[in-house]
This record gives sequence, structure tokens and C-alpha cells, in this order.
Amino acid sequence: MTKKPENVIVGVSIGDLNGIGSEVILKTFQDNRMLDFCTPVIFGNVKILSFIKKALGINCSVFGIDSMDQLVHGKLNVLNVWKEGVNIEFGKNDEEVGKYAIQSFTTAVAALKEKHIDVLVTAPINKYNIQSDDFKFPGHTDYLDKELEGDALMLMVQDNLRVGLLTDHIPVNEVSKHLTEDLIRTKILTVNKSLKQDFRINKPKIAVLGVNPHSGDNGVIGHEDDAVVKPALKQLFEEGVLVFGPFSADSFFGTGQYENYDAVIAAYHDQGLIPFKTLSFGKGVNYTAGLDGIRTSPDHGTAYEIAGKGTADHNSFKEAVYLAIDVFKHREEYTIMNKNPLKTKEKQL
Ligand SMILES: NC(=O)c1ccc[n+]([C@@H]2O[C@H](COP(=O)([O-])OP(=O)(O)OC[C@H]3O[C@@H](n4cnc5c(N)ncnc54)[C@H](O)[C@@H]3O)[C@@H](O)[C@H]2O)c1
Ligand SMILES: N[C@H](C(=O)O)[C@H](O)COP(=O)(O)O
Repeated sequence: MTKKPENVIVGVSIGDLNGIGSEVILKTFQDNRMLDFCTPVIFGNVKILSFIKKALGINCSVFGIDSMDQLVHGKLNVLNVWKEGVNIEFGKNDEEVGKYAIQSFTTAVAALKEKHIDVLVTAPINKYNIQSDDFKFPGHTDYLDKELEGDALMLMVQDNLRVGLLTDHIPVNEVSKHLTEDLIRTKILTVNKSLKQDFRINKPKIAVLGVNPHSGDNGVIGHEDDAVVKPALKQLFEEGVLVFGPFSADSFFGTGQYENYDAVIAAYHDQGLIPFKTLSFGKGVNYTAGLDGIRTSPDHGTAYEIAGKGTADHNSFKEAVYLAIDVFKHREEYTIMNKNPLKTKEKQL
């Protein structure tokens, strides 16, 4: 395999085969222009992809390979991660299919770690049917956090709207006990670094939403904002991080305040993802910031109710491919720019 320097190798995990994942993947790469600037490789099985292509009437060619050395630029490669057939029943929640989703994902993550692929774009999984003795994670983010270097942060992105989470896949009754000054510090530093190296924003401005209604109203409605959030933000601000808040979460998006910041940090999953998906559904991307490998995903799940019908919108998946490539290129530039920084003269006292 000779790697064309201008082509980013995009690994794609197949997700839940009974959902809309393979449809949005095939629809994205059906457009040949995608192959001009990236070389995709789907982790799955070429016979299954051919079957799905036919079933959905999608007109594109897939190219089966058995190892990454056989990767061909200009083609939609499918790496045969397994050989056997899989019984596909669109819309069915099936643990057997869940096993293949995880086989595809874990093989793709290994390829990312070994740098056989430059970035990973994941198609949606079903969080219930993927559970097993070997795989006990509530989502991609949590597994990537364990496998890759760094501290993962779920960052939802659509153009200049970026919403990150302090806590992600935990039940709402556990949020408060997870919110420590240390956690807030780690997450804000992670997003601050990501905005600089992944999004080329030199002096990022970060807003943090209050945990409680009206940020606790001086302790009348909950203590976390005064006792934990404010001291953490004060310390970071004094160290030079442009972090502001906590802001009352209820009106923050409705008033358009989010437009003044490069990222908005929410305390828990639905506090951030409801406004994000309301503003951007169909175009948003889920980016796992903070790790040494780049992974993106569309803003939607398996959508069983429309699977196999050919009506799934693939634009969010396409945006996920674009964002992964952008981040890859920005990180390369950032590394070069920061390799030998000019020494600044120290102040003489
Ligand atoms: N990245 C991921 O792996 C990921 C992301 C979100 C949800 N999920 C999983 O997916 C499963 C279903 O979750 P859910 O129902 O909360 O969310 P969902 O995104 O699958 O569906 C929500 C609604 O949006 C519609 N929808 C979703 N994607 C669409 C598309 N591309 N085009 C048109 N309509 C679309 C669905 O039909 C449904 O009405 C759950 O198991 C969840 O955990 C996985
Ligand atoms: N929270 C994500 C969303 O709603 O889009 C989704 O569950 C995916 O999470 P992972 O990327 O960790 O699988």
C-alpha cells in the first residue's frame, strides 16, 4: 500500500447492521467526489455491504480487502473483519448483530492505535445489544477513553456551535456525585486544548452552564454551583483560561448567548444534547475530544423505525467524515507550528 500524502485514511466502523448505519455510510461514499480527498475503509464484510447496497437500491461499488496492505485509494474499501454471513433484519434489536458491531468497532480502534487508519468515524450502535462479558461500556466514548491516551470529552459540533459535557453516559441521579472540582478542571482544560489544536482557535472562550435551576440561586436550589463549579472556574480563570459562568442553563440557548463562546459546557448529557440537537439535528457531529486518536460520529442513533426503508438522512454522517479530516489536518498543522516555538525573553525583575 502506498499512501498518497493528500488522502486521509478514514476508518469506518459499521455500527448496528439492523439500524441505519450502513445506509448512511453507503449514501455518503456513493458520491465519488468523497474519494478525491479521503480513502475510506469500512470495517465489516464485503458480502454484507453488497447485500445492504442491493436491498436499499444504493448505486455504489464496494471493494473487498482482507488486510490493510490491500487498501486501494479511489475506492470504497471494505475490510473483511469476519467471513461468515450475518442475518440482517432491519429494525430488530438483536444481540447477535450487536456482537458484529463491537467486532467492527474494536478492530477499527486497534487499527487507529496502530496508525493503519488516520481517523475513525463510527456508525451508531445500540447500547443495549452490545453488552457482553467482554464489552461492558455504555458507548463508544467510554471504550475509546480506556483504549487511547488522554481524557475523553464528548463534544457535539456543528460549525461554530460546540457543546461539551462534564458527565456523559451516567444516570441523572448520579450526576451530582461525579461533579468534583478535579473533574471540572480536567474537562475544561481538555476542551480548551481541543479548541486550540483541533479547531485552530487561539484564545478560546468557554461558557459553563449551571448544574441547578438558576445556577442554584445562592444555594436556595442546590449547592453544587457555589460549592464546586464556581471555585473550579475561578481557579482556571486565574490561570489564564477564558472560562465563564456558571450561566443559568434554561435561557442560555434561547437568548443566543451561546453565540458569544467557542464552546459551551453542560453538566450532564441531556442538558447539553437537547439544545444541541434541537438547533442542529441532521448536521451535527459527535466528536471525542481529548484523546490521541481522532473519532467522530453522526448526531443520531440506530433509528430502527426507519431502517431498511432508504429514507435515512446521511448528512450528519458526511459531516462526521469532514470534521474528522479537518481535525486531522489541524492537528498536523498545530504540531508543526508548536515544534520549535520562538523563545520569549523572560522578564527581568
Ligand atoms: N453514536 C451512537 O452510537 C449513538 C448515538 C445516539 C443514539 N445511539 C443509540 O441508538 C439507539 C436509538 O436511540 P434514539 O432513539 O434515542 O435516537 P435515534 O437518533 O436513533 O432516533 C431519534 C429520532 O430521530 C430519527 N432519526 C435518527 N437518525 C435519523 C436520520 N439519519 N435520518 C432521519 N431520521 C433520523 C429517528 O427515526 C427517531 O425518530 C439507542 O440504543 C441509542 O443508545 C447511538
Ligand atoms: N450521546 C451520544 C448521542 O446522543 O449522540 C450517543 O449516545 C453516542 O455516544 P457514544 O459516542 O459514546 O457512543
